[in-house]
Amino acid sequence: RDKSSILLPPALPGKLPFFGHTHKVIRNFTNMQELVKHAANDCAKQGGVTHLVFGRDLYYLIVDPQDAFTASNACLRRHYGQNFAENWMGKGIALSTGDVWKYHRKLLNPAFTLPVIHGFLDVFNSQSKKLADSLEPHVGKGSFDHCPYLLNNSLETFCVGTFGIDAFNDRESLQEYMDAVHKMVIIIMDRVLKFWTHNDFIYWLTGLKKKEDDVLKIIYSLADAVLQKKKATMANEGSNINTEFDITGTKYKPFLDLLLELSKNGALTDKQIKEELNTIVATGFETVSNQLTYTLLQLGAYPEVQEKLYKELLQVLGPDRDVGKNDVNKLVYTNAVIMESLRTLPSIPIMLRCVDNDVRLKNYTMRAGSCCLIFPLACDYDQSWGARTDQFHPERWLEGDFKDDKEFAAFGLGKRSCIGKTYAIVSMKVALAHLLRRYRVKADISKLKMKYEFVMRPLSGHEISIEKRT
Ligand code: HEM
Repeated sequence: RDKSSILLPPALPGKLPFFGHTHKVIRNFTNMQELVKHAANDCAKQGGVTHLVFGRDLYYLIVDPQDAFTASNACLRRHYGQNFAENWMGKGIALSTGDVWKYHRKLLNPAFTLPVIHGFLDVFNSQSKKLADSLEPHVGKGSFDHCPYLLNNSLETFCVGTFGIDAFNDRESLQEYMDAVHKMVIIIMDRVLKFWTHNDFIYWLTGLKKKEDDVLKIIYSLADAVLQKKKATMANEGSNINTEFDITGTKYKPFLDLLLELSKNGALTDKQIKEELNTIVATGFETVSNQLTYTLLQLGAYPEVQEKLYKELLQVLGPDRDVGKNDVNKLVYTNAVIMESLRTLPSIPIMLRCVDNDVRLKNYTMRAGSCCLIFPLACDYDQSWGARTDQFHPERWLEGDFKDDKEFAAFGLGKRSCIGKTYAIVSMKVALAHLLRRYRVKADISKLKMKYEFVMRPLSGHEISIEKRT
């Protein structure tokens, strides 16, 4: 069938003959969050599905919640732009596709369940206290940028949680790994934005490929060293993995051990294990830390919400007790605050997928060979979220009758949604529990500017000030 005979949804405003929307996207490369916001709003105004043409590619933009769900489940392959991270994450679950993805996802799911994540609670508690300590010099000193503190702490938590105590003990390699991860993120984003480097030969010519290779060597050598050491220990102690470690009286099983257990019968090769470990760090650390940056900012801007949260923390945990596994579900308002932050400022504002076969939506059919952009932000601004959807109002999560997980899109929708959702929510609860009992936060959210680089990064206006709670 002639693809062009399939009816297109309305075009996003600004389409030019021949150029499509390319000029619009290029003009906004450095201000992508505005483009994301406007595109989502225009799409909502035009009935929930629109189209955009960038270069030679046709994109469907989707904010309608039902169509977003259909598209998420029907289009499982990620957009080629995300493949620039492939040298880092390899064919780990975030980037693989087809049967490889299905097999790995099924294998890894058990490592992300609530009982397993409970095993990380002591790591979360000790890391959150460390984070609170690191902010202490800013008490009463006016506003400051809390993002780098959160980013570094989150990356460290991920390294410890992923690779284990050995990596944590070797501070130098850990720091080297963390620096390499930061550099890798910059290199990938640089390549995404400089479209002329998308061509492999030009990428190599510009010297960027060499830079990437050097950084990757560091990233993989740490993963390799830890894996080989763990395998040697296993060989000495028999095939059983008995690896619960103690840091500050802490018992936990790093993802490395969980993966080795899950692939006891050789289900994963060493290379695949390293790719999955790097995937966990790459996909997790910045999404969590940026989300926490926004949550603190929102709490600072909405003091009445902060006081309610503080009361719940005191009631459930008292003034300084750690969060235990029986507390996690009792922190109901804390949970509502996190969900509301994800609804209003999701750290992943777009899901980008390839349309491999024609996909029937409610009113249109997406053509095979095109791409689609699914917006969680606009889906969650849908009026069925109740009144004042543009306001930060955690109570909406407690007032019953709100949407279920199936339509809440901040962690993605359907089969390929976020595997780390439970990790993210529990770790953020613990961080808030320690930070908010120690400090009162103040902030002005009205000047917040962010940039879109697959994750939404705070650019300016996100500073907070802190005072010690007595
Ligand atoms: C607030 C924190 C987080 C947010 C907002 C978030 C959001 C998302 C979203 C929206 C997707 C789906 C993307 C798509 O459909 O194209 C996703 C996928 C994924 N996330 Fe998260 N995430 C968070 C934390 C984490 C954490 C902590 C981990 C790891 C421990 C993680 C690991 C992953 C992985 C591996 C995928 C790919 C899953 C697959 O393709 O099967 N995420 N995340």
